[in-house]
Amino acid sequence: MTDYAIEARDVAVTYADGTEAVRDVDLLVERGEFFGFLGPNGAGKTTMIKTLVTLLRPTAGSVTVNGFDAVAEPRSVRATVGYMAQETSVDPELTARENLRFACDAYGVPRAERGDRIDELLELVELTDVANKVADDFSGGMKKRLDAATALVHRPPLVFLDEPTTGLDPAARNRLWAYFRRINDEGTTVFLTTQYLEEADQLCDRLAVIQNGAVVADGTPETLKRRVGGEVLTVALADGDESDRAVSIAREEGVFADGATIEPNANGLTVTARDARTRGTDLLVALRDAGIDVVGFDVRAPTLDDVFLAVTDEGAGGERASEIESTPTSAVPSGTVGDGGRGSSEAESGGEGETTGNGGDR
Ligand SMILES: Nc1ncnc2c1ncn2[C@@H]1O[C@H](COP(=O)(O)OP(=O)(O)OP(=O)(O)O)[C@@H](O)[C@H]1O
Repeated sequence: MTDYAIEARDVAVTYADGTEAVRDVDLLVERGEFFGFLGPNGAGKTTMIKTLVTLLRPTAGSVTVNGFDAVAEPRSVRATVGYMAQETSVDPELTARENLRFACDAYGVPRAERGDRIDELLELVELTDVANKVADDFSGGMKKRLDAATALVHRPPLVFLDEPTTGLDPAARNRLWAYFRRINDEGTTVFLTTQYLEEADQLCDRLAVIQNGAVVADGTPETLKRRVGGEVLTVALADGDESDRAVSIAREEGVFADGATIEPNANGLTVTARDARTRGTDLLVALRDAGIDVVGFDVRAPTLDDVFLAVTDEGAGGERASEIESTPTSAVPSGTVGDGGRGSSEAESGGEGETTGNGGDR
């Protein structure tokens, strides 16, 4: 048996209107890994997830999930994955327990196992006390926890989480992180997309960054941060309008070693350089000599935000990676992945996500 939970090679997905959402994507995710898939809005993350869970058919390339070919054996893929979509699959008129019972039906969990399985999941996501309350009364965080539990009823070895914590407050987010960590510790492979780079940093063993449908970087969070090339010096000026002049001075004085990137920011400038820490004071002196007032400076190790800015267009004056807002891209409920799941999948209904080539949607 292959060691990979996900093996995607040269995958392209082109929608019927000609939009090339994903191209030449190679993804190898090992069993047991916590894998992060990052990218700006519209980069192709949801398209890729939908392809991996067989809701969309690739236009080109091959996709193997849990050892099953996604095009030839979609039912086997669906039976062995859980999918927490961006949109909630919780039925507000049902209680938490009833929602889980419904999901057990959809995923064909044997009747004899359902009671224990549901109790165990309610406990995992700390909803035991409200098990018999209707979900309509739940907070956003509680609904997300119920969504997460719903995706796990059939104990899939691989779970897809599409921006699972968007819109939650930090406490609710932390709680979900704890569940995701726990299921991963227990052996479940996790494929996560997120707009929160800190989330990816905290949780993921390995990451890929996608931009305009193509993977532009991948590796462990640490490797990617090292790739940024040094430390990050931020200088705040009394007058933000002096930023461009300060940048010219930093570049022309040759303060930093070759390979440094020196860019203006809203209040001053940002330098990423191997010698940002040791040569930072030289820059401050040069700025003072030029009559530019410095009101603050800070040197820090790179974060995934810096990686994201370095490898995507977001660095060229776009919105900051950690502030990217997500735009829901479809109305596919989470429960559609299991065979006989609630509602029909896009793939089966030939709905919103029509693709070209390979016969389009099933
Ligand atoms: N059904 C569709 N038909 C045509 N184009 C689509 C369809 N769904 C998505 N797209 C386009 O495909 C590209 C990738 O979209 P996708 O939703 O996969 O990106 P994403 O990275 O998940 O974005 P977000 O973070 O906003 O969810 C975008 O240009 C999008 O407009």
